[in-house]
Amino acid sequence: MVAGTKTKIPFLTIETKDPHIIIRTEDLEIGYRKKQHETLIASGINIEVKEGELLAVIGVNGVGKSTFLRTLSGVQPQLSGKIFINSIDRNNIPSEKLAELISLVLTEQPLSKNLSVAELVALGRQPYTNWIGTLTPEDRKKVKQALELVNIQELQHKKCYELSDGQLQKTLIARALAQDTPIMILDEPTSHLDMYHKAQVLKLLKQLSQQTKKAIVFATHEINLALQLCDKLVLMKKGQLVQGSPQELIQKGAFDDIFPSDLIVFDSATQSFRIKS
Ligand SMILES: Nc1ncnc2c1ncn2[C@@H]1O[C@H](COP(=O)(O)OP(=O)(O)OP(=O)(O)O)[C@@H](O)[C@H]1O
Repeated sequence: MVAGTKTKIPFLTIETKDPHIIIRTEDLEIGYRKKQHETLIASGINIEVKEGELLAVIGVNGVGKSTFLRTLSGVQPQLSGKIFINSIDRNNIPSEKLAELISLVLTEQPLSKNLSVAELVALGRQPYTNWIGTLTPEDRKKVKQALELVNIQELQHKKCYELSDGQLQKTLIARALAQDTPIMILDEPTSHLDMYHKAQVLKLLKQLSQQTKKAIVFATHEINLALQLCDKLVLMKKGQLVQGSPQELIQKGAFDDIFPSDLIVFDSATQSFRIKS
């Protein structure tokens, strides 16, 4: 069910959606199509994300989190259904315009580690620069702001091959920030990080969603952290997708059957997963 009001005029129904909803899906079906063969990963996906919301997509390995994020961001087509960005059907948004609306941070993206941190972050300005990538004063300001927001100014002259995984992750987030889009989508931004740096990166995403009013959607296996930090979660289970606030999902018992219960159980008292004794 989508929030909004319906005004009935004879022969015409005008639906006024909440203007703060920035991403909305309608009966979305995701998966892969190869020649005549279709592999359905999930269907009946109806979600909405508002400005300033931090939303985590969680679920077991192989359930379809990356497929979902790639479909939302336009990297791969949906099988059917609709995706609306700012109430516009995403399929009607030209790719150069989409780059001004959605920035994407993927796990294994090819990147030249020979670039300095500042140069990599400046690549985020590509949708706005000319074909040789000349930066205007405005572009330079956005790059500086992105470095400051992520607090990596002191790394800006380092080469990317000199960075730790956590520093590289922050640099990629800064590049997405320099892109200056209302939506940021990240696939497993905390993979390879230790517990402290996982918490640090997710806390950074939380701060950014609040400070910049961006809608931030990310896939993660850090369910305990996501429960503490996110406004909303999308829980993907085989053939089923549930969206809600952490409290709503806990009350529904949505976490009770994510994993086989022989090893790990969800403890609603501490609102976290623990090893079964
Ligand atoms: N290019 C592809 N063509 C066909 N099937 C694919 C393709 N890429 C992924 N899949 C399949 O889609 C399903 C979902 O994969 P996906 O990578 O979206 O899961 P995930 O939830 O992100 O997994 P993980 O947590 O392990 O990263 C898997 O069964 C996978 O084998």
